[in-house]
Amino acid sequence: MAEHKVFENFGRVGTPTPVPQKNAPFRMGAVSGVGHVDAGLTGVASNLAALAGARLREPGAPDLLVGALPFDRKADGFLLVPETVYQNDSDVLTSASAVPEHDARSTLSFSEVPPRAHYADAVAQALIAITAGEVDKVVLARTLDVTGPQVFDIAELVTRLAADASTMLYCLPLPDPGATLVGASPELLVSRSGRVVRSHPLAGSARRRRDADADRSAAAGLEASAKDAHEHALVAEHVRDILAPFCRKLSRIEAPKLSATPAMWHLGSMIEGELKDPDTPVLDLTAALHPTPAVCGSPTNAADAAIARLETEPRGFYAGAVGWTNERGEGAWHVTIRCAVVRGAMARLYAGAGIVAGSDPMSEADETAAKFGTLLAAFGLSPRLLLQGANR
Ligand SMILES: C=C(O[C@@H]1C=C(C(=O)O)C=C[C@H]1O)C(=O)O
Repeated sequence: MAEHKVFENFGRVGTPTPVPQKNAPFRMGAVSGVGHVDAGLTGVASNLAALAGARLREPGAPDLLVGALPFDRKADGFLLVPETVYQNDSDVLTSASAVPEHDARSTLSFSEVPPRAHYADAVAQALIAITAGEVDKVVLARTLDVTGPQVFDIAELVTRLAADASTMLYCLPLPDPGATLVGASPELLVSRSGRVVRSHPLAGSARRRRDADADRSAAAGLEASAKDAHEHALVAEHVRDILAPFCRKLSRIEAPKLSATPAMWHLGSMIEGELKDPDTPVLDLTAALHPTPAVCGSPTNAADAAIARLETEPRGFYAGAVGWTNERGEGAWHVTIRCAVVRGAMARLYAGAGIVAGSDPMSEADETAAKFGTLLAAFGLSPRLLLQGANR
């Protein structure tokens, strides 16, 4: 398999490079390759489908485009033109087990932005807005800055993240020079294959435990929680409502099912439909769905305003969408979560949690700490690093 060829060069992405980043390696689930950001392929989500369609129909066009959309619907996303694409049968790199475990605590420094107490204050503010009836759900995020002694080895991060087959691994250069987006998303925003459209929204979370009994009871607690059921229903119903006008058949919302990554338990709903128009571009569906209440809140505009008021750090590409599309407008786009933006020896990790009536500020701070765990582990740090005392 030609896969390893790309990865031999992968480490170079982390090295600060001059503008623009040409010929940068990317990875999107089972698809990897080398590509470049084409100036003609940037724009807001609702315009990208037409741009992608036109580009993919040009003579000599690539089979697919990969790209990312930011959280902000008014900000530009981009598509990458692959020069080389490798398609793998599996999302798991064969070399995944070759990277040794290591403890990087002594060599890396990290800083929570904002610190957990400030984040808990923002959650308390969101709860006031919820009680006042201004909004039903707000997803509040925070960041964790990790600094290393030398430029981070992106290939190593990717290889560690790839060990988890339950998530969609992604790694691609951002338009911001020298910045690479890397992550492992458990959440399918939307995929289209022929007439079939699927979405697997997640909302409602509990941290995985090392002890098997404690882990099972964390999962059982999540399944039994009325607060989490409500938090989940807001997302699943939103996704179904948005997809309904596009579909001639659409599955009903049933009780959510448990879904797991090594770091987290989630409630998930598989929503599947048949499109009225079999040519609906996946990017049109992505533009219609983004942002769901899984990363923004409900109602969308009120939640957006609360986020702008209560979060201190720009989200950039975090909580956006990342994926691919082909000439037929098929493809798959995942929610850009469990990710970091890496620039040389610095990485910014992102995590958020859905706030609804009944949320507790300290538990939500813990939930974001646990969600950092996916990337922390890839950096060789304990996923429990940021948890307080007894919660570790
Ligand atoms: C916002 C994030 O995750 C989202 C929020 C969840 C929740 O609040 O329970 C669960 C899964 C994701 O939809 C994140 O990981 O940063």
